[in-house]
Amino acid sequence: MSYVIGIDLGTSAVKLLLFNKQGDIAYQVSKNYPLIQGKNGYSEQEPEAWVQQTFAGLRQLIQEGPCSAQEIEGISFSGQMHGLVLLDEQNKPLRNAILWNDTRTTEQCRQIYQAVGEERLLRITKNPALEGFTLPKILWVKEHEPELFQQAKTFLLPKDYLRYRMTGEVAMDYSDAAGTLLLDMEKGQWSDELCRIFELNLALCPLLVASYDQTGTVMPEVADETGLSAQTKVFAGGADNACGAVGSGILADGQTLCSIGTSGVILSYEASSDKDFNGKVHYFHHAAPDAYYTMGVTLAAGYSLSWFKEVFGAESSFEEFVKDIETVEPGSNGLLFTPYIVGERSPHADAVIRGSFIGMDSSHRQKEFVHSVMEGITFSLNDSVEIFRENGKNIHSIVSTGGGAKNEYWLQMQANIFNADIVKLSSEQGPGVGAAMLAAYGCGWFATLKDCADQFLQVDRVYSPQEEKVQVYKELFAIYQDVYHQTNSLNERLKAYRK
Ligand SMILES: Nc1ncnc2c1ncn2[C@@H]1O[C@H](COP(=O)(O)OP(=O)(O)O)[C@@H](O)[C@H]1O
Ligand SMILES: O=C(CO)[C@@H](O)[C@H](O)COP(=O)(O)O
Repeated sequence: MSYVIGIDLGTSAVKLLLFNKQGDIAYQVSKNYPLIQGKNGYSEQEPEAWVQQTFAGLRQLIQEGPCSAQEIEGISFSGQMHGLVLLDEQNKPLRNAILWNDTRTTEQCRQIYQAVGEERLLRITKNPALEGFTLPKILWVKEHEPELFQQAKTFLLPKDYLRYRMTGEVAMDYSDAAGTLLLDMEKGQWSDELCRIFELNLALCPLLVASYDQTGTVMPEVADETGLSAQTKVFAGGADNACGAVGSGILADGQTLCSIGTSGVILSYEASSDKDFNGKVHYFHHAAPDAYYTMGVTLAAGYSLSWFKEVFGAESSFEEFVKDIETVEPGSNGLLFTPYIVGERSPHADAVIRGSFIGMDSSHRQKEFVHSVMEGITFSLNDSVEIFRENGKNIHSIVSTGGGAKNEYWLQMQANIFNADIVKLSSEQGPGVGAAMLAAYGCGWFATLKDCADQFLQVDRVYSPQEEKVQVYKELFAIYQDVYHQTNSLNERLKAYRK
C-alpha cells in the first residue's frame, strides 16, 4: 500500500495527516506550540518549536500508524502565511519568527506607500501594504535590529523553514511568496523594483518553485530522528489558505471557501491575476497550476473564541464550553461582539481597532457571550462575503473548514448569516488535506488535482439557510457594521494605555 503525508503548520499547532491512495485518512496527530506575545501587537514563534513538534508528530505517526516508513511515498506542507524567518549564512534563524498576526509594522507600511505609491504597489503585487505581510516585517528588522539584519542571507516563510530542515533545500512556493508583498504577481518573479527601492539584496529572496514541485527527499539524519525513510519524496506545498482551497476542492471559477482557524478567511477561486478588486481583498497565487484566489481575512476568528475560552473557561473542553449556545436566539439577547481583538484586516485594515461587547446586560450568562462571539466572528467574515457579492460574484454555496467547522451549530449559523448553503466535508482539516493532495499529485497518483479531489473529498452534510433567521441576521449585520465606525476613534484614544 502507498501513503502520503500532509503537514499543516498552523498557528496553534502542527497537524499531520496520513492518507492512503483511496483518499482515506489512515492516521492523524497534532502537536501544539505557544505564541510569544512580548508586547501589545507582537506575535512571534520559535522556528525550532515547529521543527521539534513536527518531528515528534512524525515519530508518533511512524510508531503508531498503520504503515511502514517505506510505504510513505511523499510528504508536502501547508503553512501559516507571511511569517518572517530570517536565516544567516549557515541557514540558522537569526531571531524568532515574526508572524502574520503581528501588527508592529504600521510605520513600515506607511513607508512602503510613501516610497512606492499605492497604485504602483497594487500594480506590482496586487495587494495593499498590510502589517501582517512579510515585506513590512523585513523593513522593521532592518530598521530596529540593523546588526542582526546585516547577517541575514535569506528569508523563508514558516513551512519553507520546516521543509528546509527536512530536506536541506531552500525554496519557497508561489502561493506563499505571493503573501510577502515582494512578488511581482503578473511576472511570477521577485520584484527587482521593490528590492531596489528598499535596498534589499535580491539574493535575500529564495528560489521560487511550484507547490507540487519536488524539493528533495528526507535527509538521512531526519530519517533517523523521525523513523521516516530517506527515499520519501518531499514536495514544496503551499500557503495554508491555498492548500485549504485545494483540500476543499476550490479548483474552478465560482467556488467559495470559508475557513475558521486562528484567523478566518472567505476565499474565492480566480482563473487569472488581472481582475481588479482595488486592494479590498487579498489576491494571491493558488497552489493549483495556473490559478489564483482572492480572499478577505478576519485576523482573530477562531482566536476570538479560544481567547474568550482561555480567559473565562480555561478548565472546560471546547465542546463543553460551547454546548449551551443552542438555546440562544439570533442576536444573543441583545449582545453584540466585534472580533477585533488583535486589530483587523478585511474590510478595515486597522491595527489600532480593538474588540467590543455592545449591549451587556445583567441577564447575560456565559452562553450569550459565547453565542455573540461566534456571531461576531461570522459577521466579520460576512463583510468579506459582501465585498465579493458587490463585485459581482454569485455566492450560493460555501465549503466551510477549519477548527470552527467542528461545531454543527456554528455551521448552521454560517448558513443563516451568509445566506448560502454551507457544505461540510468529511474532514474539516482543509489545509492538511490540500498538502497531502499536493504530495499525491506530485507523486503522480493522479493526472490532475481535480481527479485527486474527486477521490479524496467527500461531502458530509449541507446546511441550508433558515429564512426567518436570515432576515433577523440581515438586521443585526447592519448594526454590527456600525460598531466599527462608532468605536474606532475611542480605540485611537485608548491606544496610549496599552502595554
Ligand atoms: N469544538 C470546537 N467548536 C468550535 N470551534 C472550535 C472547536 N475546536 C476548536 N475550535 C476553533 O478552532 C480554532 C483552531 O482551528 P485550526 O483550524 O486548528 O487553527 P490553526 O490552523 O490556525 O492552528 C480554535 O481557535 C477554536 O476557536
Ligand atoms: O494571514 C493569513 C492569511 O493572509 C492567515 O490566514 C495565516 O495564514 C494564518 O492561518 P491560520 O493559522 O489561521 O490557519
